[in-house]
Amino acid sequence: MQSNLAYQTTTEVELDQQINPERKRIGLYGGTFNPIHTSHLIVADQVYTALGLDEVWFIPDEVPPHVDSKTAINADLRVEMVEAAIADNPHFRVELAEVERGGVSYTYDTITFLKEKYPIYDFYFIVGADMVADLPTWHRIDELAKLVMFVGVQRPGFIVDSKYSVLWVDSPLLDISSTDIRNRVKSGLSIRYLVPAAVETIIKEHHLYE
Ligand SMILES: Nc1ncnc2c1ncn2[C@@H]1O[C@H](COP(=O)(O)OP(=O)(O)OP(=O)(O)O)[C@@H](O)[C@H]1O
Ligand SMILES: O=C(O)c1ccc[n+]([C@@H]2O[C@H](COP(=O)([O-])O)[C@@H](O)[C@H]2O)c1
Repeated sequence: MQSNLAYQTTTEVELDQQINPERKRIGLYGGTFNPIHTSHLIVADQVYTALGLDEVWFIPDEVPPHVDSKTAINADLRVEMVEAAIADNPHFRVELAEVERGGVSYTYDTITFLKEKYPIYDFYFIVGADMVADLPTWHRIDELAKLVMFVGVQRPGFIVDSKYSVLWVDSPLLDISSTDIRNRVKSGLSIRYLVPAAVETIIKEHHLYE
């Protein structure tokens, strides 16, 4: 799909309307992270900074809802790579709700769980433009859209338009994907700088994606 990025950036006015200064504001970044890559980290940091969030929590899924061609490796290894990737950032952490719950990782289930566990937090669910396009197919999407604010980030090749309310944050357009990284490893090509060095080490040590 050719990109046609008529994206909006978040304005201070829009943000002022969202913020309740009494509550901690948490970005939730769900993904398969198979493996986590540099774009994930840049997106998380751009959203963290643009929205002035308190923290960003990375949520590796157990079973991605739309499995299709994804060949997700064991969740333990994906979690290990996420932990290694974010170790140097005190504002980032891993949330294991989906891995611990098991089964298909529907975002609706995760958000209802987290809202119950942390009633005084406001959650912002970060999604790339491919996932924004996919939102109408999500499990209980109309209810989910009332529970959480979606934060959209542009992604090369995806038109960003949604009937759901999405707060768009500007982030550098980087055509990096886990699929491409898996393919590169398989073809013996370099993935240096596409993933953090610690993630590359784990991939090599465990002979992942070969
Ligand atoms: N380069 C990117 N720019 C913006 N958002 C991205 C980028 N890569 C991934 N995302 C977003 O990160 C979230 C988690 O993505 P995921 O773990 O599936 O990575 P992926 O690179 O899309 O993987 P795959 O290639 O296996 O589909 C999704 O919301 C996705 O849209
Ligand atoms: O809940 C759903 O129906 C749903 C459908 C597709 C994707 N998601 C979530 O969106 C996030 C990104 O998905 P993915 O497949 O790109 O890794 C991840 O947290 C998924 O659980 C959720």
